[in-house]
Amino acid sequence: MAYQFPALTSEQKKELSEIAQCIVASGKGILAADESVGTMGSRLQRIKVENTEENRRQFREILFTVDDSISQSIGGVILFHETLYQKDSQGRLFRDILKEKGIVVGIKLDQGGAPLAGTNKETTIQGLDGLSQRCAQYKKDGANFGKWRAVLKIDNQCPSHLAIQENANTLARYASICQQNGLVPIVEPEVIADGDHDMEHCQYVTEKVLAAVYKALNDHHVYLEGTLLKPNMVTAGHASTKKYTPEQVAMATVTALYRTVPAAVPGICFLSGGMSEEDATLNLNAINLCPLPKPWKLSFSYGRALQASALAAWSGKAANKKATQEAFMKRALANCQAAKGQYVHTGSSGAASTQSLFTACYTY
Ligand SMILES: O=C(COP(=O)(O)O)[C@@H](O)[C@H](O)[C@H](O)COP(=O)(O)O
Repeated sequence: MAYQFPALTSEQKKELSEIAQCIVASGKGILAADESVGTMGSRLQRIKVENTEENRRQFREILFTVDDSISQSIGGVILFHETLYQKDSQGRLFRDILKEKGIVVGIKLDQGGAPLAGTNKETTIQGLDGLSQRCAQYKKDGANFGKWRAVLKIDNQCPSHLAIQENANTLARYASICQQNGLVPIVEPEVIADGDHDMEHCQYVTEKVLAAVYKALNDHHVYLEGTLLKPNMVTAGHASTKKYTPEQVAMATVTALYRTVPAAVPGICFLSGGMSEEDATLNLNAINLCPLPKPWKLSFSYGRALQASALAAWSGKAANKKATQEAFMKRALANCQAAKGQYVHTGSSGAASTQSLFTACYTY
C-alpha cells in the first residue's frame, strides 16, 4: 500500500526538511516569543509594566532589532498572531526584520485548552477548526513553521490514557495540516513540572507520551524529516525534595528520547518549563555531552529562559534598550554554546538568570 495515496510531493518534502534543518543548523535554536496576551500580561506584571499592545510591541521590537550576529544563535522565532503583523518604530514589519537576519518566522497555532470530562482536570488543545485556512494565510504572510503546545500533567491518575491519546492524535492532525500548507510543525507535548514526583517517574511518563505521539504521527502520514520536536527535559517535579545534577537530567532525558524519537527527526528543541535561565543552559549543555547515541540536533526553544533577564533589564523603559539587548544576546549565545556542548559556566550570571521561572499549572 506504500505510496498509493502520497501525503506530500517530493518538492513539498524537500521544502519542509530544508526549513527544519535551517532552524536547528549548527548550534542554532528557537526564541519562543509567542506568548499570548494573557501570558505576556503575567510576564509584564512581574516587572510592573502595563499589558498594552504598545508595551508588548516595544519589548519585542527591542529583541528583534538586536545585532545581526543573533542569527548565529537563533534560527527561528515563534510569534503570536498579533506580533506577526506588528511593525517597529520605523514602520518595518517584525517578520521582515527577522527574515533579513536569516531567521525563520514561526507562528503559534494552538488556541488554548479545553477540559477532558471524566478526568482529573486534564485537557486537550483546541484550534483544529479552520486550521488549514489559517496555515495557508500565515504561509502567504511569511511564516514557515508552526507551533502547537499540548499539556500533560503528572498527578493522581494522570496523565490518563485518554489524555495521552487525545493529545497525541491532535498534535498529529495539526502536524499533518501544517505540512499540507508548507509549514514545518513543531510538535510540543509538554509534561509540565507541577508535582512532587521524582525524575524517574517523569522519565516513565515522558516515554509513554512520546511513544504515543510518534505512533500518531505515523498514523497521520506525517513526514518526520519535516518536523521538529519540542519536549520537556526529564526532571523531578517542581515540589520534589530530590535534587539531580545536569548530568543525571541529561542521561534520563536522552534515554527517554533515544527510546521513543525516530532518528529521522532532524531536531529536538527543548522548552524551558520554568527552569531558571542558567539551569536551562546547563542542562542543555549536559544533554549535548551525554555519552549516548544522539541522532538528532539537540537544541532549545525557550520562552522564559531566553527572555527573563532581558525583561528585567528593560523594565518598560526605552532608555534600557542597550542593557536589554545585551541580556538577550548573552542568553542566546550561552544556549548556542550549550547546543554544541561547549558552554562553560563562568559563575558571573546576574540574579535574574538563576531565578526559578516556574508558574504553577502553566496551561493558558
Ligand atoms: O512552549 C513554550 C515554552 O516556553 P518556556 O520555555 O517553557 O517558557 C512557549 O512557546 C509558550 O508556549 C509560550 O510562552 C506561549 O505561552 P501561552 O501564551 O500559550 O501560555
